[in-house]
Amino acid sequence: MQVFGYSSPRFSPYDDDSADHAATTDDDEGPWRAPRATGPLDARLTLPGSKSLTNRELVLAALADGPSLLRRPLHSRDSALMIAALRALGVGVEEVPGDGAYGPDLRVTPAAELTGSTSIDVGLAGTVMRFLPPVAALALGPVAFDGDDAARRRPMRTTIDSLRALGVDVNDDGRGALPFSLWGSGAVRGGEVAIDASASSQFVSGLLLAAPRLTEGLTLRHTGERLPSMPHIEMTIAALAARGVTVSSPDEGVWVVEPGPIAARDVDIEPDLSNAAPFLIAAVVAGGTVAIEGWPESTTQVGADLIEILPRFGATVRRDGDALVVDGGEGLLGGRPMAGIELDLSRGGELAPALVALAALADSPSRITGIEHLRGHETDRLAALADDLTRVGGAATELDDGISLEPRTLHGADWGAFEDHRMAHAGAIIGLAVDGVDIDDIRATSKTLPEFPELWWRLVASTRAPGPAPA
Ligand SMILES: O=C(O)C1=C[C@@H](OP(=O)(O)O)[C@@H](O)[C@H](O)C1
Ligand SMILES: C=C(OP(=O)(O)O)C(=O)O
Repeated sequence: MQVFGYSSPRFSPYDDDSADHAATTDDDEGPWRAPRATGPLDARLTLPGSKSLTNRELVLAALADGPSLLRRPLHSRDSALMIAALRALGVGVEEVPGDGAYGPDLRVTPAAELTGSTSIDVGLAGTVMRFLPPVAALALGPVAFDGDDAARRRPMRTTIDSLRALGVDVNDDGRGALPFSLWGSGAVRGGEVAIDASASSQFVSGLLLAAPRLTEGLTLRHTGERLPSMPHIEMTIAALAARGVTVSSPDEGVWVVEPGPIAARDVDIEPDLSNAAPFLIAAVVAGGTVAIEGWPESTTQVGADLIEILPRFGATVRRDGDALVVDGGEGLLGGRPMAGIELDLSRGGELAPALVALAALADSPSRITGIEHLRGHETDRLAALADDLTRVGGAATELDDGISLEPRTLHGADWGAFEDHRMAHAGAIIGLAVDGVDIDDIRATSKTLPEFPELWWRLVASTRAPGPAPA
């Protein structure tokens, strides 16, 4: 193995009050020093709800034939943006007490008629910018869409063109990006539409979620060369099925939805398994175990792919009751060799930043491919990863469809979050193994996991002394 090994801690997580630290982090605009792991971990964590499930269920509940309750939903920037947007369209979203550790449940009451004459801030949320335009097209009146500067760089042409093809009046400046507006007439004809969803599966999901409410339903055909993030499309289809809507797929890349009601339904939101990635990866780096509670027996979340991926980095994965446990043994820092990996992540691009960070700590080269569409995520993730890893002394090269890594001895440096929650997670992973990694904007994690700094400190504070695990 190349570098690291446990060194004397710069701080003791036990001496430090991690809750206070989280509070200071929140108040502090400055860089966030990623805590170094000081021994094998022994962490057991409960994580907040899935972004992808929460924002799908919010949309489906808003379009349903009666009120729905979302139990243990995510409360983060992306879900707050979705809630604000639905409220702007006349949907009732009310917080009600629940048993979740991370905030109230949500009762969603559909509007008798969706109301337009409003504007929607999508922030930087792909789920809001791609799922809501088809919903807004069902409203009466104009709806303007805009978001963060970084959101204006994300691909939107497929949403704009597909709505036009379905008979919706859309005004944009021709760049295929935010901002744009549409003029809802209270109904959308629907019918057949061909789209290129190579840049994002969310173009497919957005149309499918609203499809049962289109007058003629929808036959959607993907014509592009590749289709990333298939599990997210399957998640959309499963969420519709649970509400009584059948999506048939007569051919690969073709989906058919008949017009009809979307059933009201109370739904439990699973913990976010993609946000589990950095925590589980921490066990591979630091050694010891990390358990994530409430890990579903079966799920449509692509984070479940970690069960197959992490053993390829030498970890063992097991269930313990309702928890998933990743055991990193003595860990990379305890001296366990860790080889690099060849990995096609086209199914789960959102896992890429954390897995690239892990691969950057390996003692042989890696190639992570199938992720060209990551250039249109919160930031150009391939460029951002190459940039940050180079700054900490790594050797990372952008490929057309991914990134290649050579083993190097890493050192501390500033780590850019690029407004991207998962880039911040990646920096925290490197910081477990390397002194002095300063993440410039840890608040980027509030997009999907505002509790990240606090949970990460709890994770690192779970360190037990090196050596065999206690029986
Ligand atoms: O539908 C969803 O909830 C998502 C789909 C994926 O988008 P892309 O297909 O654009 O990668 C994923 O990366 C994103 O984090 C969430
Ligand atoms: C790509 C992501 O987000 P979004 O939903 O904004 O596309 C992500 O969370 O990795």
